Amino acid sequence: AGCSGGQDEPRADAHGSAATGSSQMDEAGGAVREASDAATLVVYFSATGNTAGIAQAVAGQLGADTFAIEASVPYTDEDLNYNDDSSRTSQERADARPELVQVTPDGWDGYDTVLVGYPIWWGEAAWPLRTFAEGNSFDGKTVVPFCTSTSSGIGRSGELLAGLAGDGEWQEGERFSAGAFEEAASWAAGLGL
Ligand SMILES: Cc1cc2nc3c(=O)[nH]c(=O)nc-3n(C[C@H](O)[C@H](O)[C@H](O)COP(=O)(O)O)c2cc1C
Repeated sequence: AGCSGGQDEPRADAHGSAATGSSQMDEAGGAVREASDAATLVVYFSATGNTAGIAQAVAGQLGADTFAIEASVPYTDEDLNYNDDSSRTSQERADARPELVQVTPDGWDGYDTVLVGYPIWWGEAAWPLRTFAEGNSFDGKTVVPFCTSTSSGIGRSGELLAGLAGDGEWQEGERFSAGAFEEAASWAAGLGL
């Protein structure tokens, strides 16, 4: 919660008389968070839009910022053909770390809670998440995975990412069907963030 998003409820202010809890602007006009603010970021990768939709529902519920992980070479429909052993996703399956447009979200150090969303590919987090997990420090952050899939559960996908990350307090995650926006929002509301 904080000044990063849409929740404008008044709240107790521990800093004394004049402050309102709203954000200030720095010289460049960017928002400056108060040190006490607990900022939340929803990071997601989505090849065909399902995870993006769920991520927006989650972020809207939490008043959180969002960051889209993007592969430098976007995945085409052909790339995503899991019935073709020679497709890109098939060939990358074992151990690829696809290059990302931007590995570290803007303002990363300022977020103490990060929700990480991805599609399930063969029971695991989509490959760009490997690059993301290995390429960032999660030290001091609470990390909550979520995913979309046709039918598979989240399985060990979050634990595998936690292993690649090497740090951070990774929580148990949740799996959603495409379009399950209300379910995702109520899950987010129940996280106690
Ligand atoms: C390469 C590939 C592998 C997939 N493997 C699984 C799977 O193992 N289990 C499953 O339920 N869905 C699987 N799916 C379906 C996706 O998880 C599902 O469509 C997801 O919602 C896509 O999210 P997106 O639109 O954000 O990319 C797979 C899709 C692709 C492209």
